[in-house]
Amino acid sequence: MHALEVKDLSRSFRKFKIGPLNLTVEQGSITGLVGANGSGKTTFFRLLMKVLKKDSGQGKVFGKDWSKNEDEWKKQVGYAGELLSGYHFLTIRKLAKLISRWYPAWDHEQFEQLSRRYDIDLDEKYEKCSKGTKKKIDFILSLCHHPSLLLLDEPTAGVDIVSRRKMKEDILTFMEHEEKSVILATHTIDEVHQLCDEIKVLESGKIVHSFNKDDIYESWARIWVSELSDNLKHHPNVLKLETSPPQIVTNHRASIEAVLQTENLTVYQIHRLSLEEVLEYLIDYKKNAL
Ligand SMILES: Nc1ncnc2c1ncn2[C@@H]1O[C@H](COP(=O)(O)OP(=O)(O)OP(=O)(O)O)[C@@H](O)[C@H]1O
Repeated sequence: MHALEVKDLSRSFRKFKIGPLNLTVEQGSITGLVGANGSGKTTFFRLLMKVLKKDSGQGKVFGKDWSKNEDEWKKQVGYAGELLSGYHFLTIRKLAKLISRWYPAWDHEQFEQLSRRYDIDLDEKYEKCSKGTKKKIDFILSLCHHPSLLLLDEPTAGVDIVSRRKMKEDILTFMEHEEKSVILATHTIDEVHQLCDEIKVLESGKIVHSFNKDDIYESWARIWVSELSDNLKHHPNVLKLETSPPQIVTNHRASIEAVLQTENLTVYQIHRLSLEEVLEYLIDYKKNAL
């Protein structure tokens, strides 16, 4: 059973369309959602949580039909986003009390413990807290009903270095139970590097790339060659060509090496691309495309 299955999820606004999105999230995995500002990451979470209405699409959360059983599957999901926008005048303590009524599994002890760990003043009103503190509170509140799927929308944006480290630790602790899953929208490369198993790249509301992080190191490379043959120039796995000196960027090293061998072309150098280079390349794909 998947943690999440989404089929043809879409929503159009006047100037932006998200979807149709199709994706599955395996239990026991962390999926990183990356993409330029405005590519649709937050909108995706809002559609999933039904903060926004979809135009079309279906899905399942832990096998349960997403359009039905809402009360049931929402108990299995923790969303660190903006669900409580109408209640920001409350203190953190009252906010937690309110949320705890919705979740039978609410863990008050964990809430107290995490609040101490992140140095949260429970008697402060949410709306009075700093940007980073709000992020920490959202994170804590998303965890305390013991969800199985955690949706984290840039959880560390504006968060101090120490709390950022603690959040990463807490995400990994959350993942210690095999059936848990996370979708993490982030602009931070070391979070993708340290936390994510799968990566999905969003561009203009569409998932344009989807891959396993470890595959990147095997498949992506910059190769310096003696000549740019026609076969190389038109190969679907050659994503970029440079002429001086002749070199290519590929997302499938093995198939390019086969072409090079068949055509008897000399390889001068091969460099694996780092995760950062690959993501930068994918996120900026249109601009880089020849
Ligand atoms: N309710 C809405 N009405 C009109 N447009 C909307 C609405 N909600 C989202 N959008 C549009 O959807 C697009 C994607 O925004 P979204 O916040 O999902 O991007 P993002 O990838 O999360 O960006 P960032 O990385 O900056 O957080 C934007 O162009 C935004 O204007």
